[in-house]
Amino acid sequence: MITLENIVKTYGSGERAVTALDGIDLHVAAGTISGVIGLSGAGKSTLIRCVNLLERPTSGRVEVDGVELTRLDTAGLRAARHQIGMIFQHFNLLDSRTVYANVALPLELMKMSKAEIRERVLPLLELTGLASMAERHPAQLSGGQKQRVAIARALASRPKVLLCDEATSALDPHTTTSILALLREINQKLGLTILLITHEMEVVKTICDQVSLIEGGKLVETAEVGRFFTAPASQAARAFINDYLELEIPPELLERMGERGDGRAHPVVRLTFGTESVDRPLISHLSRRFDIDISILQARVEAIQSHTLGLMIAELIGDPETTAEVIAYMQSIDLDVEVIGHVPGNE
Ligand SMILES: Nc1ncnc2c1ncn2[C@@H]1O[C@H](COP(=O)(O)OP(=O)(O)OP(=O)(O)O)[C@@H](O)[C@H]1O
Repeated sequence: MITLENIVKTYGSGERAVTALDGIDLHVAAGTISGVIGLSGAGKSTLIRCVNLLERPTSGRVEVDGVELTRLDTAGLRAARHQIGMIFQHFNLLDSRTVYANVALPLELMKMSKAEIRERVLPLLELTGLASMAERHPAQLSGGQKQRVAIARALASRPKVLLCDEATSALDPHTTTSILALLREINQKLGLTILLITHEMEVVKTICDQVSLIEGGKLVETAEVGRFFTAPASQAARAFINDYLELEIPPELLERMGERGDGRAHPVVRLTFGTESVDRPLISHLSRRFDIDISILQARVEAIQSHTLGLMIAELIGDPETTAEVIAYMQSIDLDVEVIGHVPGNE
């Protein structure tokens, strides 16, 4: 439904030129929800604004629903944009208009009759839970309600694609959850394709089918969300996920890790394991097989759509040869294992 091919976007020229996007290729399948995640300045806003040509790429090809937008003239682009709705972090509503009139605005611009507009707007207010608020003004609404108005307005022209530019970043966690649920509902009910950008892994985890990580204007990795979390292919994705899922190292352990080992120090490892390993009694298996003790210091299980991700910080209590063997074995069975320090042994 959305295809970006070798998109380059450079702001400014000469010595001041900034390359915000550097050869982006991305495909979003019809009816799916796709997220682009990255740190501040990575190029997310530029990327999403290139999809409807709010920002014109310096080079490359943008195709939405079979139409190559980058080849259209102004009139063609205006028409094609009816297929692409967009919502923003700060809602961008008109304060002087009521909720109803905000949602009606794009239809007025399309020169629809009042009756036709009414026929479109009322079901949208119903769908977005705003039916009782039609005559209110934006100033009388909460952030979540304002974003609902923006969603209803974006849907008014019956687009096939919805672009969401940090749509939940200004909202509290509870309201974020309800807006994400609404986006999922319209994705399913209307078959709408959604592309969103966010710096929040929680958003990706909750709603996306596919995720792409962007760094320094380049797409580092694109994957189905469960795979992204459980088997990231790139070092950058791994670091991003570790930051998000970071297990706190107990202060008492940090203190002990700071002490000098005596050659018999025990390794402390961070383990990450996917669905298959979560379901196995791994720790008791390792303990029996290698005759060592494993002290679990922190653990948590995350459900990510149909996948399960286990995280654990553990101390391997045994002699150096055996613990090295255990670590090698863990790696061989596809556990993600990282030695994060050593604590002095007691023997
Ligand atoms: N209009 C502009 N003129 C010049 N440089 C720009 C412009 N807009 C963005 N940039 C630069 O392009 C790069 C990417 O910016 P962009 O806003 O797309 O990143 P982002 O990932 O959305 O960041 P954030 O999450 O902070 O909004 C940055 O280095 C930024 O400074």
